[in-house]
Amino acid sequence: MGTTLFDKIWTAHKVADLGDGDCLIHIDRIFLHERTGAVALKGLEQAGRTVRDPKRVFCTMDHIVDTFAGRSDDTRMPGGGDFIRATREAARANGLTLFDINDPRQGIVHVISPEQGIVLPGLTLVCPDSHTCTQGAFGAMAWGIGSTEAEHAMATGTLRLSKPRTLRVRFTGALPAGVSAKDMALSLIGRHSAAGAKGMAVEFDGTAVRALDMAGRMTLCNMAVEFGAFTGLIAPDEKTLAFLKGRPYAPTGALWDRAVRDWQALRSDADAPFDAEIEIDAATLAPMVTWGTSPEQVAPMNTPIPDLHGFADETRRKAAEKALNYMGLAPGQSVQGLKVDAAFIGSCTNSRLSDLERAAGILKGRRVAPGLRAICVPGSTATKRAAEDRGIDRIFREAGFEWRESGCSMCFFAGGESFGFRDRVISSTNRNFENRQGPETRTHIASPETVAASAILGHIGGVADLPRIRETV
Ligand SMILES: CC(C)[C@H](C(=O)O)[C@@H](O)C(=O)O
Ligand code: SF4
Repeated sequence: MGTTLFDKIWTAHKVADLGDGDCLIHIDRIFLHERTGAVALKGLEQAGRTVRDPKRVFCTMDHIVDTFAGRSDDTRMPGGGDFIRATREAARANGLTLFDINDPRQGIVHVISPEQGIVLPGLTLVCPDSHTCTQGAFGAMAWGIGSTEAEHAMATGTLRLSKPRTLRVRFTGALPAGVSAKDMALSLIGRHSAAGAKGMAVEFDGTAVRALDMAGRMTLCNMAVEFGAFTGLIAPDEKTLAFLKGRPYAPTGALWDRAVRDWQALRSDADAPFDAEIEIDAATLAPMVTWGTSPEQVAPMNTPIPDLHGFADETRRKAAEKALNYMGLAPGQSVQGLKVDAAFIGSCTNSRLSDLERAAGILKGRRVAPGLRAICVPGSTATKRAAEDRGIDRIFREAGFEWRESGCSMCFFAGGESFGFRDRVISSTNRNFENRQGPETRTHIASPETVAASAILGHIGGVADLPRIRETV
């Protein structure tokens, strides 16, 4: 019987069987950010432990750091500077690699790790951050841990884990035009719930997944944790290799050739048994927008919010009722056409170059609706520079978007930046729970394409709703 991709990586990293189904797993790379990393580094110091192998540990400033030009250690978050300084000092004291505020390699951890070639196929990578699963897009076993586990991983180079069950999600066929990876993830979560893959390792496969660029694959794996999964992953292929080749931390020369040979085995065997399988025809998908306070409370943009009687499950019905109340919406209403106060393109889900390019393609020659606050925060400083080299910043600015420095920013409220009270926001992010983007903010999650189109319209809508631009420039 064959072996799954996940099992292959697991077995290669198994140090010991600890009984009760638990294993000790070798950890290849550890990434930290100033929010939770500062806590882990402090804990390590207080326990009098040291970092076993400092060259495997990388740190960035993304969560708390401001995203305004001329930013410094002191941020809008009260006490935020302490996290930044603590991370910097501990990184220096322990000899860790730090991508500091003004470093051209700085950015959101899950964006810069691939950019730097730190995540590689077949590796184990952890970070005290739930969206670490994003990096599984490279055929790695990458998952989010707590600060205490990060401490343990730094001190010992291992972690205790119980083996997750496996789920294969196959997207067959091809996506219709204007539908992207975010819509795939939201459709999956909408159909199978936010707990649909609870604790499982989800392998994404199928022609529509193979057709995605690496940014799209990262968007899909990013949302695995919103599907309840332990992690998500995609077998490496030519696109993965082309992306990684020549990246600063990727192997070079003969080591690269050897690595490529090893990576060729990193795929699930044809007869590999999965604990569960899901198949979705990509051709049936449409642009999705959430109407509630969980990514599972979602529907194709042009369909009405479901009738509460349609929920067979009592808990789900109550949750939907509460969410609609919070969102100021009612069953049967359409999200399409809802007036929005703000639009946000950014986050580790959708802030990479191709995300920005697709949004810019929609914004070009147009202006955001009067009074609407529109913000774009590139996922990394390198992404920002690459976008600027291509004139993408100009398109965003001319359309009326703020063009910011990179970081988590308006994805969540903890960096001290927020939208206004009860603002309705169309957002390319991954979470929409109560108060996520500010006080009682009403977040509608969608693809960058939908965010861009809605920003222009002033209400939720798609590219098809936009008036044609008369003169082409
Ligand atoms: C602050 C951090 C621990 C958190 C996470 O783990 O995901 C954040 O990144 C988020 O998206 O809510
Ligand atoms: S961009 Fe948002 S989801 Fe991603 S790591 Fe930052 S806060 Fe978390």
